[in-house]
Amino acid sequence: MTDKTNSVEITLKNITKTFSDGTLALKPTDLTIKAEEILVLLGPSGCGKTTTLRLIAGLEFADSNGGSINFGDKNVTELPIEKRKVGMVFQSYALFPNMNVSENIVYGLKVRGIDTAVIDHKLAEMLKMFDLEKYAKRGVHQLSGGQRQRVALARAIITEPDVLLLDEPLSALDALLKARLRGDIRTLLKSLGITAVYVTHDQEEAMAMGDRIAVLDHGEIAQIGSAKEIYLQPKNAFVADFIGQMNRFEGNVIDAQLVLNTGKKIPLSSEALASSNANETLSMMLRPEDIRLTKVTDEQHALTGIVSSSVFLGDRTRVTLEKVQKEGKVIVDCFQRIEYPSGQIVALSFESKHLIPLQG
Ligand SMILES: Nc1ncnc2c1ncn2[C@@H]1O[C@H](COP(=O)(O)OP(=O)(O)OP(=O)(O)O)[C@@H](O)[C@H]1O
Repeated sequence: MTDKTNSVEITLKNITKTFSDGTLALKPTDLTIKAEEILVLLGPSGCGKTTTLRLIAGLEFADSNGGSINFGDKNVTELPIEKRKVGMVFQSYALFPNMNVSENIVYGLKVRGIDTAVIDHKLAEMLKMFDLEKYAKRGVHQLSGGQRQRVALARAIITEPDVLLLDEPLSALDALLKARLRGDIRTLLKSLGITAVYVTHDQEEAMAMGDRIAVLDHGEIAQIGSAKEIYLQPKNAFVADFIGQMNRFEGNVIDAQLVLNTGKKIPLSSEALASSNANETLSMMLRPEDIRLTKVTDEQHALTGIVSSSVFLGDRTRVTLEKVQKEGKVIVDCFQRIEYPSGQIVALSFESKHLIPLQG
């Protein structure tokens, strides 16, 4: 069990899901989850994360339009969950309340009629791996949320599934425990080499957990890539806004600069210029942490704004500016402990390479 499992690649080809009431929960989707990869499905409520996970689990079946789901070479499209080797962990721990910790963990092996000696050996391994030895005989109602979730993980992993599917497993826990457990889960999955699909709507969790992240929007994958790719090169405004805070500047390209509707100008990088035409309206995005605030020395030409609020967040101060453009606000994260009183006029500076051209 402590050895690497026989992990598989999961392939979805042209998979679509329409529910009986006509809801199109998943538009035709191609998706490959590599063997041993942790893929995170991220997106707002109702975008189709759980549906995708349930299709992979075999708890839901895709529309019969010729699409297929494969685990390695095996076509599992029409196989129910008990015939796919999947382990599942949910947000609500779904433990059996009338069984103690050990009984919960071994349940999946018992129903398969596995030999008692083998079960005992594997149970001991699981209790150790999940630091649950002290609680082996405890009722699950006598456990904390974090302990219950460890039992749920042990119960899913003991059956040595090909694939582990996790649906918001940490969302019921407090922030500190969440951060610790997600690190533990990632380390565990990597040491087992198990292919995993992890659903969350929490972008920080997605970035910490996933080898790659698939951002879903209204039943389709808006972008798939590493945390860095999704954060630094978002394909569209939806992805940019969903992952972190994003500022948007709109204007016309004149003399290699973006001229905002306030007349203020932003110099453009040669890359941005290459992807735009003169006099064309262009949208550029910029992350709050890529902007620095400085004193105004040349008000006429500088890109300036007026501080409307400033919130101390410990590691940074989040400053909101108005009047940079005619409409909308600009958010700036400042890492120096400088006070920015409301009403103060400040200049914005940044490197043009940090501007992200908005496509679509
Ligand atoms: N059994 C069902 N019958 C009809 N529509 C459904 C059913 N299950 C889900 N849906 C719809 O399918 C869409 C996708 O739902 P899904 O549960 O996959 O979203 P989600 O991204 O997991 O959302 P959440 O983060 O809120 O769990 C939603 O519009 C939802 O209302």
